[in-house]
Amino acid sequence: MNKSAGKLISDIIRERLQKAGADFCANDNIAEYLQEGDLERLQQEVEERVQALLGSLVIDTERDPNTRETAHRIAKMYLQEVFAGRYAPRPKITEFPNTKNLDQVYTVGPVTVRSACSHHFVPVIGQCWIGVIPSGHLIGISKFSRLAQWVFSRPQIQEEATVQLADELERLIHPHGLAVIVRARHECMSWRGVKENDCAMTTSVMRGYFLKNTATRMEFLSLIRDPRG
Ligand SMILES: Nc1nc2c(ncn2[C@@H]2O[C@H](COP(=O)(O)OP(=O)(O)OP(=O)(O)O)[C@@H](O)[C@H]2O)c(=O)[nH]1
Repeated sequence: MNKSAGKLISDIIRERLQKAGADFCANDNIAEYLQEGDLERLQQEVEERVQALLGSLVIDTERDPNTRETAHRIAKMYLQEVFAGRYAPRPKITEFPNTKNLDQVYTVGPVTVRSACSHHFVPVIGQCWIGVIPSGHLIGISKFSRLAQWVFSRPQIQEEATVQLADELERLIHPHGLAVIVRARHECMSWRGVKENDCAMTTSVMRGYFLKNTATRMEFLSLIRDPRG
């Protein structure tokens, strides 16, 4: 096992988090507690653990060419792709001042969201719509998508992912109104378990004017309605 001074890198990072009193649940971002070179060492450690998992599943990774590199691929996929939102810092978001005092509703979507449920680690794939009534700050529209990708590429439950995205947006742009709707299919419900193929979950967070004012909320809902029906 890949160890430094007799310690696993995951133990070293966990100690830093515990010392700081920081949460490290599946959908928390821990980038602040990583130092240079940690991610490479963590990926190596995860690879070794996945290799042991394959061994416990009684898969002959030496003779089976299809699984020979699987532990490496899974470790890389978790740390650099599907769970990168736990380990990477928040994407850089450029803000612009709202010089013309825009105060009407605008919407962005559908933004594709990809995640994995924290219960089974199988995919959750769906779409997200965001509504904003700006105050003093604006951000470029691609940044809604970048922020959503960052929040969703962690083991998640959809309800918490929706709130996390709303919290990040609120911190960034302090809007007068914020609406986030996510509609996603959970493969833990289709690939396995109850095997419901056509069932989706919809979560919604309404804040500010969208929460207080029914007409504003209805305007958002009508704007995001797919014109194709
Ligand atoms: N609330 C919520 N539940 C989720 C989400 N993703 C997956 N789940 C559900 O979490 C539940 C976990 O239930 P458990 O009873 O612990 O697991 P299980 O025995 O595998 O359950 P089954 O899926 O019913 O076979 C399942 O009902 C999943 O469908 C999510 O984003 N939000």
